[in-house]
Amino acid sequence: RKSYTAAVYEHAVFTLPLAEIENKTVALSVMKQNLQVYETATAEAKKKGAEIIVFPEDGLYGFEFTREVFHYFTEDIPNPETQPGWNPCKDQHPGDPTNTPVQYWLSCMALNNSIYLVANVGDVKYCNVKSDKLCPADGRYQYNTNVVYDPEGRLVARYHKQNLFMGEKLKYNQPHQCEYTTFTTPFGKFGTFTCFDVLFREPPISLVENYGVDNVVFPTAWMDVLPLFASVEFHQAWAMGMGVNFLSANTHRASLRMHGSGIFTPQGAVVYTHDTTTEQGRLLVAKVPILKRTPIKSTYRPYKNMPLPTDHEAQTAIKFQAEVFSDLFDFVTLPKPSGSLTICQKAVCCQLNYTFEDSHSGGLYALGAFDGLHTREGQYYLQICTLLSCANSSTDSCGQPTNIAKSRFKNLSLSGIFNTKYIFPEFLTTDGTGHDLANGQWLYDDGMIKVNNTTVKPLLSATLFGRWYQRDNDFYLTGASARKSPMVLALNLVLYNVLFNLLY
Ligand SMILES: N[C@@H](CCCCNC(=O)CCCC[C@@H]1SC[C@@H]2NC(=O)N[C@@H]21)C(=O)O
Repeated sequence: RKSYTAAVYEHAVFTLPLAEIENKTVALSVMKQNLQVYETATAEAKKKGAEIIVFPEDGLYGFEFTREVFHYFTEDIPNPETQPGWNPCKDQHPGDPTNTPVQYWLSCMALNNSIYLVANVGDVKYCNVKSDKLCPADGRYQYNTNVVYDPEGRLVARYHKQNLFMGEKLKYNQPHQCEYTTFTTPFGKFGTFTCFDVLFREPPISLVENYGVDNVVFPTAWMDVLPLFASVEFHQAWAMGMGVNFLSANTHRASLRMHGSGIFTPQGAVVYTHDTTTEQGRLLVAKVPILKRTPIKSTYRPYKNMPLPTDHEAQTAIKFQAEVFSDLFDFVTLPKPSGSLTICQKAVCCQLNYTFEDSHSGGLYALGAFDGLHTREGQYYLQICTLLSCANSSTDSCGQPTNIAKSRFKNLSLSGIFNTKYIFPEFLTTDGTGHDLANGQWLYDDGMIKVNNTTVKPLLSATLFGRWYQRDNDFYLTGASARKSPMVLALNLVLYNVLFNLLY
């Protein structure tokens, strides 16, 4: 057997205003409405031959809640490791008040369609503030949770999100210990983690390297941030960088830039959606190769033979610094019609060889390097080489989010030297209407992004996105905040604490 069929559903969540969710009954009715959409999607996926379906993060209730209101959406879900074989569809009676109705519905959906089903739900664990020093003041741990049901309706996996994003810390708890959650199917070993987790080493990297996972199921509620953090480019890059299949289901809320789901393999996407214009859900179904476990190739490349710019380029290439998502990159502009450029920042050096397809077409492009601790919306150490289309003809605009790309390249190769082997290759083209991953038009080979024949659409960005995980806990002030005055930092800290106390 060489392949299996997978489905992901990008779901436009039905929600109610916070004030209307007054009790558990209202919360259940909200979830029931969303579950009805899940039911139709699951039946449709099964009809198309899917053996597994993935639903998005927060897909049953949305994310605009307080900790108290979120409690109404939670259920106490057993641990499948200590209570294997739990089958709510078979074991529970629908009218029983001790039920976990959401788990009942999900389990029946899996059983009735004979399919593996992955959903993101709320799990609650009650604790005693007197005997458990870590127990939150309200007496409960609330977790952002993935559950997996097998085709018999049994709960086979439960995962609590480790790396909570921004506002999530107000309503969810971080598990005391990172969980490594896997399940085995007739078509491969799977691991699961959630959204912001993908930026970090634990659990994602360990799941692949130490637990033998070669398929990932990934519920997410991901907001695009161009040019480096757009959903489909980032999730495809992770699949390619780690050499795994990656089934990503995003919540759909175009007004928040939350869109973009796909089924990605180590060779790139087999299917994906990036719908910025409607507020509708969408089912994706595709065949996925069953992978033979191969150790991840190291993409760490020692520094050697970096050619210096030619005289011509030295005259016309301009060096400058500009921010990309608050990180200060060193850039060099691309002279036309062709060239060979290098740019370095600290230990990272990036090299680009390129020829523009049409030297008369507009558009400023720049090659950028970054080596530092990112501190905006989370702290993680990045080592990056990127070729990007600037938002306009001013160098200040290079790195600002834009959907404008004006040039195609006849050929290009982008390589770099890094201190880490964890390099994720991103590639995005556009004709201005959406994100096109240009599969089949470029290659990631030997740590290098290569285009041999002109891409169909203009290039938005090509990036070697490196993560140097060991340095994530470096002192905070080495990142973007090092450039702010101590006064501004102190004020930020006070404001943050006041806000946090008010909300919590
Ligand atoms: N805004 C809400 C909802 C959060 C839901 C869960 N989302 C995540 O875990 C975030 C995913 C990471 C997004 C990437 S990483 C940095 C960048 N910033 C973005 O806005 N998008 C990208 C809440 O905070 O509770």
